[in-house]
This record gives sequence, structure tokens and C-alpha cells, in this order.
Amino acid sequence: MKLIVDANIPAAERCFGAFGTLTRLPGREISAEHIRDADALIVRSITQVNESLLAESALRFVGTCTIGTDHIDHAALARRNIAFASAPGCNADAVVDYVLSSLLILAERDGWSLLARTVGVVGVGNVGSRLLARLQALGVKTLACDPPRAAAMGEKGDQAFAPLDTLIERCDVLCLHTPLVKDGPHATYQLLDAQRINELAPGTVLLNAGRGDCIDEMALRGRLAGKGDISAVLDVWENEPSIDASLRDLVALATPHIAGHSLDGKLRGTWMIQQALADHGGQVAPEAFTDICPPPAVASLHLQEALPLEDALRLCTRAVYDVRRDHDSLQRQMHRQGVKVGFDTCRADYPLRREFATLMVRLSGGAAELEAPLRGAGFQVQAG
Ligand SMILES: NC(=O)c1ccc[n+]([C@@H]2O[C@H](COP(=O)([O-])OP(=O)(O)OC[C@H]3O[C@@H](n4cnc5c(N)ncnc54)[C@H](O)[C@@H]3O)[C@@H](O)[C@H]2O)c1
Ligand SMILES: O=C(O)[C@H](O)[C@H](O)COP(=O)(O)O
Repeated sequence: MKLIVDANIPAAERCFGAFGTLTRLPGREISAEHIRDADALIVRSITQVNESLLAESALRFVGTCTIGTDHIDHAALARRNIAFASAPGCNADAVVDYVLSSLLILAERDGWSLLARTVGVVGVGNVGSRLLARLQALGVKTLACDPPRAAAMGEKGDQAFAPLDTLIERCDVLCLHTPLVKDGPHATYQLLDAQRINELAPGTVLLNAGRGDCIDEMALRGRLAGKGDISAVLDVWENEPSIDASLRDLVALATPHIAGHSLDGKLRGTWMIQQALADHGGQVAPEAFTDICPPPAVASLHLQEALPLEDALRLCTRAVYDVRRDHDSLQRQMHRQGVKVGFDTCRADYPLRREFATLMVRLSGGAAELEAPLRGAGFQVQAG
């Protein structure tokens, strides 16, 4: 079997080597010529798998080691009878880590408390539901919006979910975790349009870790540059990697589509596609997840005195991941190499990052009272 595999997929040789010969290529460069005689194509989110890529291929399997699938033309795959698999939920916890790290940083910088805010979550799938669960475990007030889910649940859905405009009216923080859907009753393209961006109350924090096209960037830039009375955290952008540098300069935290880039999340994605490829060929997958995922460099932290929960959260979060590292690196690389190359360099050279769940927080003395909320925030906890 001949496999074409994105060069940014970790553990690819270990997971796919047993299936055949691998050719590794930068995701944005994979062309129809490369896949002409390949049997399987394994990508991440930057390779557009569409009619023109597939035109002359004899592919039997396409896998994307990512959650999002808006880069995949499903109809084109179906027309050619090409099997397809994605990796739902693979990096959902990494995205939630990113959100918590970002909000704790902004709260400290701007002098507010995350625990006292109302957070609205738009899109309550693998990412949104885990974010809600972690916020609720911390005692944060939340509101959720997911019209497709609400419709599927009938009356129960009306109680569990609120319309987007209610979230805009009532929330201090609005987090977008929707897929990019261009058509239909629940389209998310420019879901946050100019009108909704203008309706955000002064002081609102708007965070997007779904897809860039879900926000009208021109309107957001107008609000940030004009009144400048809201804050934005953007991980995803229109026209990646050629993003709008003037918007980046106005954003409180700007990162290059790396919210889900924990090592754990990437390896889980690779591993899930390995499983799918094995199922497709009626084979046994060669690698177990525990074998490809190494132990973390920082394994534990000991808190031994009572301290406010938000301070404890900041300490534990920063022991694992601080979003400012990625914000600073994007500014630096774009300054050195220009917007497009800088954006992709940050992603290709992304430093090792682990998930909150890899940190064991040991609690003793007065800190023992933090057991439930720290566990709820996603850390392992040992008290006593
Ligand atoms: N920034 C990153 O690194 C990163 C990482 C992972 C995923 N993502 C993006 O986040 C998206 C969500 O991930 P997920 O794992 O939760 O996906 P998911 O498919 O599990 O959930 C998506 C949810 O969005 C809801 N939704 C759809 N249309 C909506 C609308 N108009 N309004 C509100 N909700 C709507 C769906 O009903 C579903 O519940 C992915 O599709 C991907 O594009 C980004
Ligand atoms: O959809 C996803 O899973 C994420 O957006 C994922 O982080 C994309 O991975 P990338 O293509 O940026 O490596």
C-alpha cells in the first residue's frame, strides 16, 4: 500500500508504517500529482481534499487526524467510493485547556475574576460540552447555545439551550466552538455578523477556537479599532495562513490555529485514523495509544497551603500550558518572516505541549479543599 501522509502528523511511521510505504509531504503542498498512484491519503486540516485533488486518483481511503472536516469534500469522496474517517473529539480537551488558560490570563491582566463571570458557549459538541462541564465544576455561571442539538431534543432542548442572542445579551464571555457550515438552517458562516458584534456589551470577551469564517472579521476589526471596548481571543482566522495582521494587532491573544495542538490531541488523532485504516483493511491496528503517548516532562505539582481557587488554577494551568507563549511566538515569527510564512512556521515548529490531565496536583494542609474544583478543571488530583 502506498500512503501519502502530511509531514506534521506525529508518530506517522509508527502508526501507519505497518500498512505500507509512507511519503511525507507538507500539507499545503499535497497535489493531484502526488496522490495519483497512492492508496491512502492521511491529512490534517490544511489539505483541501476536493474534486481537483482527487480527479486522477485511485485512492481507497482518506483520513484526517482532526476534528474539523470542512476541508473535505464528502460528496467528491462518495462519488469515487473512497472510504473516509476523521478523529472526532481527538483534541477537544486541548481546546478546553486553551480556553481556560486564555481566560485566566485575561482576567488577571484586566482585573476581573473568571469565577464571577457568566460564560456563553456556542456549539456544544465534543469541545463545547467539555468546556461547559469544566466551567460548571468551577462554579462558573454558564449558558449554552446549540440550535441543531436543541431541535433534536425537542422541549428538553429549549430548557438546556438558549438562542445566540440571549447569550450575547447575558454573557460576559462568549466562546465559539462551532464547525464551519456554509449552508442550511444552522449555517455558521459569519454567525457572529456585524449586527451581533455591535450588540456585544462593553467589556465582553469574545473567543473563537472553532473556525475563522464563523466571525465577520471586518466587523470585529471595526469594533476593536473603533470603540475598543471589547476583547477578543482568536485562534482561528479567515484566510489562514494569510491572516489579517491589522486584526491580529488588535486582539488580546492571537494564536495560529493551535488551540488543539497538544501532543496528546495530535497523537490521539493519528491513533484514531490508524484504527480506522486498520478497520477499512480488516487488519489489527499496530500501535496502542498508551505506547505512542510518552510521559509528561512535568508530572506533578504540590500545593500545601490554602489559597484562592483562581490563584491555584493559574498556578496549575501555567505548569502545563500558558497561551502567551503561542501569542508571543506568532508576533515574533510574523515580524521575522511575514504573515503567511510566520503563521505556518509557528504551527510546523510547535513546541511540545501536554494536556491538563497529565499533571498530578498533590494537595495537603489547607489546599485539600481545592480537590473537587481542580479535578473538575481537568487535572489529576491527590489530596491528603
Ligand atoms: N482551534 C482548533 O485547534 C480546533 C480544534 C478542534 C476543533 N476545532 C473546531 O471546533 C469545531 C467544534 O469541535 P467539536 O469537536 O466540538 O465538534 P462537534 O461536531 O462535536 O460539535 C459541534 C457542535 O456545534 C453545533 N452547531 C452546529 N451548528 C451550530 C450553530 N449554528 N450554532 C450553534 N451550534 C452549532 C453542533 O450541533 C455540535 O453540537 C470543529 O468542527 C472544528 O472546526 C478547532
Ligand atoms: O479540527 C481540528 O481538529 C483542529 O482544527 C486541528 O487542530 C487542526 O489541526 P491542524 O490542521 O491545524 O494541524
